[in-house]
Amino acid sequence: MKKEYRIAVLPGDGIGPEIMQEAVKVLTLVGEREGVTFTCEEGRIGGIAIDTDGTPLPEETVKLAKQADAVLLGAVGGPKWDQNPGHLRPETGLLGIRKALGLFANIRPATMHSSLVEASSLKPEVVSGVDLIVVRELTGGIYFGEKKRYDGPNGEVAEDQCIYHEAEIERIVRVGFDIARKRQKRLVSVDKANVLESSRLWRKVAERVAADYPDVELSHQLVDSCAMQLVREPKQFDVIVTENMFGDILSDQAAMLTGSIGMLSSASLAAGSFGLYEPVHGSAPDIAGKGIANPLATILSVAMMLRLSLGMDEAANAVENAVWSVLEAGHRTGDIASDRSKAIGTVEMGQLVRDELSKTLVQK
Ligand SMILES: NC(=O)c1ccc[n+]([C@@H]2O[C@H](COP(=O)([O-])OP(=O)(O)OC[C@H]3O[C@@H](n4cnc5c(N)ncnc54)[C@H](O)[C@@H]3O)[C@@H](O)[C@H]2O)c1
Ligand SMILES: CC(C)[C@H](C(=O)O)[C@@H](O)C(=O)O
Ligand SMILES: [Mg+2]
Repeated sequence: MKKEYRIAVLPGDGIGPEIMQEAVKVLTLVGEREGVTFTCEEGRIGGIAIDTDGTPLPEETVKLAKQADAVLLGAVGGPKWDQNPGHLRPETGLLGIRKALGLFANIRPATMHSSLVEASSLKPEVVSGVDLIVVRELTGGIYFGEKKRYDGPNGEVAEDQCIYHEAEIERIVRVGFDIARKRQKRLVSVDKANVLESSRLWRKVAERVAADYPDVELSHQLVDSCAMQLVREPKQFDVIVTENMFGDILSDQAAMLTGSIGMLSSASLAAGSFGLYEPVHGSAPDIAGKGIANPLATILSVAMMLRLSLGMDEAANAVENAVWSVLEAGHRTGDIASDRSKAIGTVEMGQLVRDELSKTLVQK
């Protein structure tokens, strides 16, 4: 294990800086206890970068990220930039950094923790025990196809092209199989093969790759049916692998099964161990600046970073266990509280996690 790591920290917009502050404090504590130096260097992305640098993804930020061992990102976006043209939207910065860093594999776990069963909008018997992972293709498909706007005979026309190459499908499907192999060995590949040509290719490639994983059971679901099954019987799922836009939608849906989108972390991985770690949720403009955002998704993203990019499994487990202990003790931010009058704020939640972590992570 190295003793020094460079972490690019990109807080972004809205609640981004608030939640990132708590996540970095957790990382600093881990460093102190483990005898590891994390050099956190801040960069701009999203709306803040549009305002300061005139672009949602300054070159400098890409350079910073490329030189780092891993990247932590808060969230981007907000109403201030919603009317901007495409190239000047905060979200374009996020898509740009995913592409620039080759982050093709987006891993979004949705685990129902027993103490949060009551925070879900679904019945306890439906959601208790849910433990699934959405593996989303992140650098292809309709997100990155050619976009056009022009005048046609019946008014304006808009086009978004959806292209998938066999190799792009194969590498993400393999990630899905590899993850499933270490879990319940059940992989559901989600597509819309009854309508889309790109989905028919997707299904064909998934079938071919399956031959290399005889120990993993592969099944296919159409995306509309999968959306329905996720609400009807979420426990049937172990690992879901799917293309970019379906994965975007299904991962928000999976997030809500577990109570709040404020709880879900994610990893976006390139080939090798490099990755960008961010909460699944967005910049939550409705609660930004109020100090009430749930920092746990970002703190859990730090745990994913420690495990997947830095090989610090023990520290990752300690951070996750600290989060579960705080929840078991009954502490809640507003988004997961059944009694909102007792909800605590972002900074208090971060402090409680660090207090808990201090008890378990021994000084090395
Ligand atoms: N990865 C990202 O940076 C990312 C992801 C999704 C959306 N966005 C952007 O964020 C902006 C807002 O999008 P949206 O409203 O659709 O989604 P959102 O995830 O920001 O918010 C949806 C709802 O969940 C709540 N919420 C989200 N995170 C929370 C947290 N940590 N604690 C408590 N409550 C939380 C919000 O208050 C809101 O009511 C848009 O500009 C969108 O493009 C960015
Ligand atoms: C903000 C947006 C571009 C982004 C996406 O669609 O990928 C977000 O929704 C996500 O899930 O990370
Ligand atoms: Mg999304």
